[in-house]
Amino acid sequence: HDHFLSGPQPLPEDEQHLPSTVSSCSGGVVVFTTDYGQVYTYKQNALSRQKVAPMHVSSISGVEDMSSLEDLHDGAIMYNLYLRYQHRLIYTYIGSILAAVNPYQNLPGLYDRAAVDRYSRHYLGEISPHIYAVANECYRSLWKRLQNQCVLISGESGAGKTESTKLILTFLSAMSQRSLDSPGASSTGSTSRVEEALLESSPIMEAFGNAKTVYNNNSSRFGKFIQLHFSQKGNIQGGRIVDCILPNP
Ligand SMILES: Nc1ncnc2c1ncn2[C@@H]1O[C@H](COP(=O)(O)OP(=O)(O)OP(=O)(O)O)[C@@H](O)[C@H]1O
Repeated sequence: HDHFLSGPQPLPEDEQHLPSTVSSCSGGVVVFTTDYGQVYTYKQNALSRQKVAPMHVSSISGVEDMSSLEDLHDGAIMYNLYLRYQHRLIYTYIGSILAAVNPYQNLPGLYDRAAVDRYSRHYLGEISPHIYAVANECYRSLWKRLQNQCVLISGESGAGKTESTKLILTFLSAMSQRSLDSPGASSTGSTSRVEEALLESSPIMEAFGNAKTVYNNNSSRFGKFIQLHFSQKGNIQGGRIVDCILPNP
């Protein structure tokens, strides 16, 4: 029987409910082993719902969208990300927000041309969570909402913000190129240079803006606001990169 364990309520900041199973129950003592390997022993008569609560079925197998979790607390969110990560599923939605877990390795096929095509043909949430789905939603919303769109990427150092930014730019560049290749569109060749310039700006920016730190071998030492301008047809016409959030010396 799966359970979440907890200490006294409210939980101290560094404690959270943990997914566990009862490994033994005799002599008035219950032993719980968490899925992460820790062992907790409780006197049976001292157990309360505050300490141990049944785990909802939605938390046991993992969900693609964590807004559908019945147990909504840090422990349930962490466990869901953990379950998916074990199957190399690094992306998970929380409604329309995407949570990404850094895999620290290349995952074959995850970002290839076929993936760009697949995500360009589906709305966010229709197929498995992916950074391309966020980029696609952003691109489509330019026409759906007729408003500027913005993607905010946040996370601790080494979480994968820079890589995620590059993936979004890759997707948008592919969409831009496609809008020029579509029948009736006349490609001038100059816009494809804009896309190339955009993608090739990353290594240049990294050459003088990144440094090795204890957290990340390729850590950005300043934040970037990247603005892209799209034509009505859907191709990128230009853009700019503004450095911001300079850390204190
Ligand atoms: N989606 C991914 N797939 C494979 N490896 C990744 C992915 N995202 C990040 N990484 C790896 O993790 C490293 C750190 O990621 P990244 O530089 O994007 O972090 P960051 O959040 O921008 O960190 P900082 O705030 O320090 O700049 C990358 O150099 C890369 O090796």
